Amino acid sequence: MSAGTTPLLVVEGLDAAYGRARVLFDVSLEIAAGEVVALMGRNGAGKSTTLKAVLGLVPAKARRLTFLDRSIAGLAPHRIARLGLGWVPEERRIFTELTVAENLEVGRRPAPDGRAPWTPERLFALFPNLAEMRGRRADAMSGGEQQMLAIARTLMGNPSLVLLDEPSEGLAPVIVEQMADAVRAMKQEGIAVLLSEQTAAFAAAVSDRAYGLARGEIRASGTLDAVSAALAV
Ligand SMILES: Nc1ncnc2c1ncn2[C@@H]1O[C@H](COP(=O)(O)OP(=O)(O)OP(=O)(O)O)[C@@H](O)[C@H]1O
Repeated sequence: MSAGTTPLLVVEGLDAAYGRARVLFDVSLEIAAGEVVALMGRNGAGKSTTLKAVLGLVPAKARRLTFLDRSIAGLAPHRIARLGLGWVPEERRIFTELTVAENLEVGRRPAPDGRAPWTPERLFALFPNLAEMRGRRADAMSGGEQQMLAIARTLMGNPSLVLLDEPSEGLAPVIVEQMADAVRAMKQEGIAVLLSEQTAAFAAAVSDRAYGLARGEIRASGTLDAVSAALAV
């Protein structure tokens, strides 16, 4: 993080477990306003668990867990979301029997900090392919289109930080390119993004810097190149 920037999210000494299996060990990271940061790691490294632990969705303990200088440890997930922390899970969780426009309405929340709230029209300008299918049911969309919709719906909640779990996974190259455009557009709008990724190509195309996770521990941080090199060892 560059000097003088206020951290949005501070995670210090985060441990998490599923039952008796410990999965995260002393994970620390920080995200500043407007930054795009990649959380790199192989399958099973603990990326999804890190995001879920921040959101209070898995049992976890941290020395410090703050969002906008406020402790979010132990807060209910919906209250964390209302503070402006958005999440796009790996499995997307859109309502398949609702249309694009209806899915966006379901995600609508007031902007917490007086910013101009997202509207479907603003989002359709950002995601032109969604504009063309606003009346289509989500179950008639491709995986990539559903992923775009999941992001757009999260933005309707007016987050200042979005946790994006493996946004490029399983998408065709042309859709991955659109996904990269979407992340860059979020950054341009001043939204910070923490994205988990297994592959360096997508992360390198959109991220300012990275953390490298292996077996539940942060092994490296810094540039994408440095983190990719450290993880390959
Ligand atoms: N619900 C669960 N119950 C038990 N163990 C789990 C559960 N979810 C994940 N794990 C285990 O926790 C470890 C970290 O998983 P996690 O999903 O966080 O990894 P990841 O880096 O996000 O990888 P992936 O690319 O598979 O999502 C793995 O060993 C996984 O098997």
